Amino acid sequence: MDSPNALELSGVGLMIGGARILEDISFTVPQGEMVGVIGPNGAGKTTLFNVISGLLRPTEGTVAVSGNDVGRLAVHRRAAAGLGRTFQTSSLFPQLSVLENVRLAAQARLGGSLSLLRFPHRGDGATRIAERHLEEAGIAGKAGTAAGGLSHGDKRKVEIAMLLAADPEVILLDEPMAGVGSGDVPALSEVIRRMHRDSGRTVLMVEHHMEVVLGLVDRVAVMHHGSLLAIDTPEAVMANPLVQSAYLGEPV
Ligand SMILES: Nc1ncnc2c1ncn2[C@@H]1O[C@H](COP(=O)(O)OP(=O)(O)OP(=O)(O)O)[C@@H](O)[C@H]1O
Repeated sequence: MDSPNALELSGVGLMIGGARILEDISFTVPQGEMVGVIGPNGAGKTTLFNVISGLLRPTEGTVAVSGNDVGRLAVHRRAAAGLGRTFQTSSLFPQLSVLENVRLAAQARLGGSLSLLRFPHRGDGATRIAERHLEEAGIAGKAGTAAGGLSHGDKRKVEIAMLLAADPEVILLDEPMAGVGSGDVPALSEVIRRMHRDSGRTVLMVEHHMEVVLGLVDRVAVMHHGSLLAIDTPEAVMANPLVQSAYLGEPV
């Protein structure tokens, strides 16, 4: 039998206070694919991410990870089911070092006590996992730096290392370039490309920076007025007249 898709949305809809926010969204993402989610302001991209990651429950339809319906699970249960996400704003502990932040994610995965934080030199499994993923995210050189003092670009690298340490099947990146200086965008794009290629994980990424999306992803999902307008290769999506008219007046 074929293995199930890493992510499968079927007829997903969301009503909030009588307003329709998402309408009949269906798409599948095979294991290992990277999909970019784009769309004009207010199209529903963030809401869609919130529904997939469990911050919001869909009022219609199903969300499945590796064939298991997670649509009614709370956020922490979805993490256990293999979903990991970053947020537009940083979720790091600013006073802790880069290594300690990533170590916490590794400890959560291993199910160990957070009190290990008081003994950072024990060479424990969590530290080894954290060091490996800091290397993969290109931020190992700043392992001892307090996370609060990092640039936006470096914070995003730490968050990617934390995601890898948590070992999710499906990674949701919510506007990874938000707030990142233009000079840091190419290096962060490269970290995301490498993370996807080397880990073989499935990645869904909302991103306004069109060049980044088109240069990184296998397919692009275009949202418009809460619906899925198209999902196709970057070339096909950019040539799609429906997409062009949705973006009319918006810089593409
Ligand atoms: N809790 C809510 N209650 C009412 N309306 C909401 C709520 N959350 C989102 N919306 C509306 O749903 C629509 C989609 O919002 P969403 O933030 O998902 O869009 P987006 O594509 O992420 O936009 P942007 O690119 O500006 O971040 C918007 O019209 C927004 O005002």
